[in-house]
Amino acid sequence: MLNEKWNELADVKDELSGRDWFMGTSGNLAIKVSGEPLQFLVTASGKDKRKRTDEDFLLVDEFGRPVGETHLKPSAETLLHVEIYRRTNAGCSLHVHTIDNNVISEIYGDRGEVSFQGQEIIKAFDKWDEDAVLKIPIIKNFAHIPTLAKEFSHHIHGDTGAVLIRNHGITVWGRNAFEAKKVLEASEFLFRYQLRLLEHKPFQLFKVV
Ligand SMILES: CSCCC(=O)C(=O)COP(=O)(O)O
Ligand SMILES: [Zn+2]
Repeated sequence: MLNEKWNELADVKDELSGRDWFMGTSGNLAIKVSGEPLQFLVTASGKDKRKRTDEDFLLVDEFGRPVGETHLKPSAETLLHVEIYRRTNAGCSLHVHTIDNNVISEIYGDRGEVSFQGQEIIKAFDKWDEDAVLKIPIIKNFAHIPTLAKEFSHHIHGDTGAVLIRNHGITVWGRNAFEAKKVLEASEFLFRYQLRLLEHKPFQLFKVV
């Protein structure tokens, strides 16, 4: 089981790396291994996530503490993943910094959310109605990780979701790795689309969905 989950997460890491979503050692990934007791694999802190090594992940418990002896340090943002697994049935959570998600978070940060409507790809978030609206919350980037995790936890409402951290990055989760990756890719599609649209229709910025 552990091996299987390790390889699944390593494959996701390779894919996201292929998109160049781990600039400057940024980003962290996690996959649930067991629910009771809660244990999940999380990326080791400060590594170049573009490389595939035997020390990419370590197992942590419900408090984000390493399970067993290890010289590896869990991701500095492990507590955000802890909040997701404690509150939902999510099986995988992903965090990446991209230029697009950072710029969107800054443009819409004062509103506390960015909304999308009339976009086919919001079906990736299980929104199928023609007039459905997707709202992605934007939270302040508290340097104190327990505070950031607490604020983040207020926006965890289901087994699938996405939260932007202002001028920092996005954290998404899903029932499994496939779903988490789908939500991440769809979010980044929407951010890129919105930025491209604003280049051509700057007044769009003042339209509130
Ligand atoms: C250089 S990125 C700053 C830390 C961060 O935001 C991040 O996503 C990576 O931290 P980690 O401890 O998970 O490597
Ligand atoms: Zn980060």
